[in-house]
Amino acid sequence: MTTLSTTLVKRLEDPRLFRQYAYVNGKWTHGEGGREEAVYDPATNEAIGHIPLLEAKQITAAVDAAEAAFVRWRALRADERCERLLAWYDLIQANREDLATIMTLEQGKPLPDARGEVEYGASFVRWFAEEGKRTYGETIPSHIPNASLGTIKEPVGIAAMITPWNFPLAMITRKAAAALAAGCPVIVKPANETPFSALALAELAERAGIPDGIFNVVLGEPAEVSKILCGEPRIRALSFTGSTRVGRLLMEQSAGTVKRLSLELGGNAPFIVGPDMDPKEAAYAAVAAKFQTAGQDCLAANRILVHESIHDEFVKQFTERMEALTVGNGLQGEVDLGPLIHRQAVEKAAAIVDDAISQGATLVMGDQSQAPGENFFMPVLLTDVTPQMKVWREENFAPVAGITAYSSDEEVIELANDTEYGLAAYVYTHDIRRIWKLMRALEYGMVSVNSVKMTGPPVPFGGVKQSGLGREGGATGIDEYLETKYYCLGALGSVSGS
Ligand SMILES: NC(=O)c1ccc[n+]([C@@H]2O[C@H](COP(=O)([O-])OP(=O)(O)OC[C@H]3O[C@@H](n4cnc5c(N)ncnc54)[C@H](O)[C@@H]3O)[C@@H](O)[C@H]2O)c1
Ligand SMILES: N[C@@H](CC=O)C(=O)O
Repeated sequence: MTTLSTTLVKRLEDPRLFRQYAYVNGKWTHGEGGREEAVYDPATNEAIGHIPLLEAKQITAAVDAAEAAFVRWRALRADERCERLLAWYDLIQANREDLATIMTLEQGKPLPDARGEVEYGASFVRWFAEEGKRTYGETIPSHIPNASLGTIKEPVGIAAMITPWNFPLAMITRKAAAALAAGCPVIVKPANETPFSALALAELAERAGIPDGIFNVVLGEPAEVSKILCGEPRIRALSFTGSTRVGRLLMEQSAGTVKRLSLELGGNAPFIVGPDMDPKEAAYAAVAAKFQTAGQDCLAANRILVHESIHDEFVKQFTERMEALTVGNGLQGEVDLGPLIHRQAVEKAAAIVDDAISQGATLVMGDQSQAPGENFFMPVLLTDVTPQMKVWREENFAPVAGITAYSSDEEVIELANDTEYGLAAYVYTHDIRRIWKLMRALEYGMVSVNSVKMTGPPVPFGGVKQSGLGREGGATGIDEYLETKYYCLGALGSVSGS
């Protein structure tokens, strides 16, 4: 019988990138308890493969392997680690088409978007390969007679990473490349919906000469695996990208071992349009900021706040642009939106729309009878959205856009900040005073002015409030995996000038 996994393997130039095992200590590993889980193509609901669910002792074995390998990895010179990471980068780039195919099959995003994510994910590997050579300490003018003071940076130790399904490759490389460059071994637990991108990365890491035990991918029942990783004292850092709900849970579970935590959690981005804006220009940008990855993006423009003077024209332009969006299987032809990740996501989106309508929102667009399959959700536009509605309060993580009119800068600042989240905000205006005022008043880790694109390796990505802790990327992203060791060299005799 031809299964989807055999079809998938035939599509790949290099079938060895499609692995249905965990990867521990340089070995492809099956579950010792015989438990496994199917992985589905969200566009068709067909199983594309299976993954083993590891037993507790197998997760502990990954920690043992990482602990043993740490000694040699941290002892390498930074430029030696850089060479391995650059080799990994080259292999990711060389296998871009296969990685994109695997991603589209397990995640559903359109193939061009998947190619874009591979490129984006690879760019973090190259960035951190270089950053690893710049983990400078400092010299401190001494307040102690005849002493020299300073700091050096050391790897924090084994780093565990728990990652989501919406960006199955880039959310791993943005963490793992930083940790590896800093000298830390890594244990990745990807989302069970999208494990194959992580496993393909492991295959390429092995080919790049990253030693056994340094890059591990463990698979299992999420709550079970996370509990072991959080409770394990030898794991010194935990980096998580996912929902705020699970982030809180992991924070609690990590308290017992006082881990270094990096949390990249949910967002509920406001998209603010000033009265001076061309409604068409702003509406087209808002459509792009809302519907990428079918709205399943932590940066998705969740609450669109438009000045009352241009509201009606903005809605008209937004609707026209939305009408041009195509929905379908990401592998077949050019589509703008693929499926949602699973049926529950579709049901959640429908419930959010129903809740808004029942509280007075107007459904301008979004006929679900046109959906091309069980897991698809046609893009929805709601106007007259108010802060009481779920579409305002929750991160909808679906192609559901909600528009609200406002009348002053003060009002829009209050509206935009009326959320527990604080990841990213968009501001569209050409008025320099308004730009500065809003940029300073918005309680967000990232504010993007007149640009939908804001991310990339050189910038510090992260949120405030309940959107998380720490920053990924940029000049400081590697610090999440480094400890600062202070030294005091005393009794040196007379030391001048230090
Ligand atoms: N801030 C960012 O950079 C960023 C980036 C991407 C996604 N996200 C957020 O991720 C969320 C969507 O991803 P998701 O649905 O995969 O998130 P999720 O929190 O459900 O899952 C994330 C990871 O946690 C694991 N997990 C799930 N339940 C768990 C539990 N009870 N205990 C331990 N681990 C558990 C999952 O298997 C997965 O690996 C959204 O909230 C989105 O905003 C944030
Ligand atoms: N789009 C984000 C990921 C959020 O889901 C990114 O660029 O990192």
